[in-house]
Amino acid sequence: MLGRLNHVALAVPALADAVARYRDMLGATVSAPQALPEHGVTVVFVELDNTKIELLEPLGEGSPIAAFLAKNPKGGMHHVCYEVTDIVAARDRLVAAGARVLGDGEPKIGAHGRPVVFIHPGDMFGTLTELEEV
Ligand SMILES: CC[C@@H](C(=O)O)C(=O)SCCNC(=O)CCNC(=O)[C@H](O)C(C)(C)COP(=O)(O)OP(=O)(O)OC[C@H]1O[C@@H](n2cnc3c(N)ncnc32)[C@H](O)[C@@H]1OP(=O)(O)O
Ligand SMILES: [Co+2]
Repeated sequence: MLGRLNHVALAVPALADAVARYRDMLGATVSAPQALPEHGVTVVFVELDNTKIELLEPLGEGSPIAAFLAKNPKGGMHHVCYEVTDIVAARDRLVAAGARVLGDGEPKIGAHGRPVVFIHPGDMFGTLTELEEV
């Protein structure tokens, strides 16, 4: 059921500062910022050979990462994202096992234009876990 690690997401208080650090200090290739109001974040992707780092900044009122940053004002590791070939089947297996799928439980289009769901960290041993259908 699980494929590649699609990305590891880091919530940051100021995206521009984080982009400068990764691009200028580490020479990384960083995508242009994408404002995603439906997700309440602005994101960039740091391209690595074997996966991506997603840098997240809150966007708008009620951003789902606002509380996280309030608790972790310097930022921190926010979630991991695994690739799956059938997101509905994966979701249904997790729900059948009692895991909470966040939001209304239906896949939403994520930053890569593909369907994603999030599993509550409390049901994934403390790590907020995103699945992306590829
Ligand atoms: C860019 C688009 C997309 C992509 O394509 O990649 C994205 O990645 S969008 C990323 C932003 N969107 C989301 O994170 C959506 C899912 N997240 C949520 O719904 C919420 O963040 C949450 C997980 C329900 C937490 O919301 P919060 O307001 O913090 O609620 P609580 O305070 O009640 O937290 C409950 C519980 O969970 C702990 N927590 C919160 N965030 C995390 C986290 N990132 N990792 C681990 N644990 C987390 C929080 O500390 C609480 O713990 P307890 O106090 O022990 O209950
Ligand atoms: Co993500």
